[in-house]
Amino acid sequence: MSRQGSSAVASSHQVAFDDIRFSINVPDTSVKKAHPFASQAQKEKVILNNVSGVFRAGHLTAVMGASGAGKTSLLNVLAGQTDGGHTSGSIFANSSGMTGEQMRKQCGFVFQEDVILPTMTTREAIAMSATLRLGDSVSQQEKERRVEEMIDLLNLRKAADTMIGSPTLKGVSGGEKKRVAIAQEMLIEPAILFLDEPTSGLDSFTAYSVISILKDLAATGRTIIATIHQPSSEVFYLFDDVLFLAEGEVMYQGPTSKVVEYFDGRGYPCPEHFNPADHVFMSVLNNQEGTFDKGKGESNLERIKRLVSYWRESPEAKLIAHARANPPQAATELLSCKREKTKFMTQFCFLLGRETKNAKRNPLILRAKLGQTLILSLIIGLLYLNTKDKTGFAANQNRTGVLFFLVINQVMSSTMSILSIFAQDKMVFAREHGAGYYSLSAFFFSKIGVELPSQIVFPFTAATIIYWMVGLQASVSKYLILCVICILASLTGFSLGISLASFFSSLPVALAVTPVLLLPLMLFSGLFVNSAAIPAYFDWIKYLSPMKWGFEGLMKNEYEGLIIYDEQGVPTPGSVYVTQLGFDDGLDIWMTALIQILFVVVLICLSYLALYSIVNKNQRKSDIGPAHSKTGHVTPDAQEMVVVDVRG
Ligand SMILES: Nc1ncnc2c1ncn2[C@@H]1O[C@H](COP(=O)(O)OP(=O)(O)OP(=O)(O)O)[C@@H](O)[C@H]1O
Repeated sequence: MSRQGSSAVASSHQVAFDDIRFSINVPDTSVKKAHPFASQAQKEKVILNNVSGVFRAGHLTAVMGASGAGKTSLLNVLAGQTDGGHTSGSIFANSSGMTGEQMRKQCGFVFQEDVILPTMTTREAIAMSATLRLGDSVSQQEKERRVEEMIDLLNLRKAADTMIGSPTLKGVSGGEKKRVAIAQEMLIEPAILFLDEPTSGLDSFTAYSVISILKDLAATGRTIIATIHQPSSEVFYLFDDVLFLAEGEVMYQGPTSKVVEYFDGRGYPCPEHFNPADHVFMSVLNNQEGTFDKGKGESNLERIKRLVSYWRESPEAKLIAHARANPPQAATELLSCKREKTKFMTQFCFLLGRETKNAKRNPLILRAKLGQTLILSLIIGLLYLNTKDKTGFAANQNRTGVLFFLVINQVMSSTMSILSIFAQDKMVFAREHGAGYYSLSAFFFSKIGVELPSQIVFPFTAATIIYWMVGLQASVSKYLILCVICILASLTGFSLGISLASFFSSLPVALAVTPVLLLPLMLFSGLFVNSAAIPAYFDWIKYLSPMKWGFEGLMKNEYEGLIIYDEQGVPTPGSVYVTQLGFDDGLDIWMTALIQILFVVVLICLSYLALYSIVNKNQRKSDIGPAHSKTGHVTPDAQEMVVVDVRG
């Protein structure tokens, strides 16, 4: 696909929207709370007010307006990306009435803030879009060819093998990252593409080149809509059409070439050699509170209201209304986009490979875990060195202490480390799942698959070092059982961490809640309070402590068959000591291990359900209902739509 010769779309689509209203509830600070704990009264804040317009097929349209005018909100509503709030109005693709969800599934959307895994290279990020969104029926060779085409089209060849990067990992420039995000969307060849500030943070030349690419793309029949701030006049005139928003209402929509003439007719002539975009921003859209237009004797808000009502009555607005009412001939055709779901195994294998690469390219995390395991194990080994050769109360205390530490350390460290990793991965998941890359199950099970080896290797290493340095019973079978229990303790911590990261949307909240949850569970694990002597009203808590089951298993494993001696050299069977500690529930070691496994399974299921409910909520995020088509029919569900091959 050459830059000029991008494949034409089989059916181009005009996007029309009628009476779009979007509002949110915000705290009403003018109403005083009855008491400090009373909930704050809410009021409705209208962000978009009866916005109607048309984005013509095969045209590049700019949505412009002062900061806070509602540009992003309009794009989000039209593309079905709103999160919360109340939305009403109608959206049409040609004559087909569309729901927000149908728009989300069928349109491309480039967000203002791109979320791309920092360790992927430019080529890999674009290839991800090809592998996971072009369907299994497209050959690997074809997908690779399309990726290389995109790299050339967006002028990314120089950065093709550079990592995307993050604030802590050197990577591609801001402009290159933006172009990667555009390439990912262009690869699925959507008939309609929304871009939220594609030029923000770019120098004027790069901004010009990005918009030129979009212009070429629109020329192939696509409908491209981008919000933009302060374009240079060169960039401004690359747009075919412009929609000016002011205070959530339309002030002008039409060809860019007519903007100067339109505002001239309203008493705002553009000075010679002045950038028309700057002129409209400075003299027309300026909504700064308190400033006053002395020449016309009105405030900025009054001027905006006046120009908005002029627009409603203007002949230009009537032309737009006519275009809305008379969609192009391809009226009954449904949206076409090459996005097609891939099989679970394709997604799972891709994500497994990507996560493995991610771990290799980010070796600091693995090294830190290894260092932590080795250093801590050596310290504990030295602290309890050769306990097996000692007798009396102190030896017994040490033996119990080291077993308790083994369990607590595995549960705590696994919980804390996966909690922050998973909470960050969730952000990338939310964006990629929303864009149709993969399913929740593929993400979830690949994540578990990738983390599993470290949940086995590290506890095994720690258990091995500590067991043989401390001495314990020095039996191979007991050593192996101890390793299994430590691995299970690590897995319970891992599943607990994933659950907390899934339940709480904010990482700081999850981090604050974790100790509040873990400390009581530790308290009831059998060392600090005798399990048989817990007051009845708290007794149930011990059954919920994964640490208790791990500790009980380790104690039974170590003390069964062991004779311990007190200070006077009086022997006591170890099993009696274990019973005295309150572990007299009649369960054998394997039963305690089984309960640990049960914890893992239940926590993993709960995490999955928590993520599932978030995903479901996101899928219902736009409440724009199904609009009746201009031919009188309601559009069928997006899932039932035929995916049309739009390659030239
Ligand atoms: N979820 C929300 N909660 C509270 N206020 C919101 C929310 N979404 C939007 N707003 C408010 O709605 C108004 C319009 O926001 P929007 O992001 O659409 O404006 P914008 O024109 O894109 O602004 P900018 O150019 O600064 O990005 C702003 O005043 C914003 O604070």
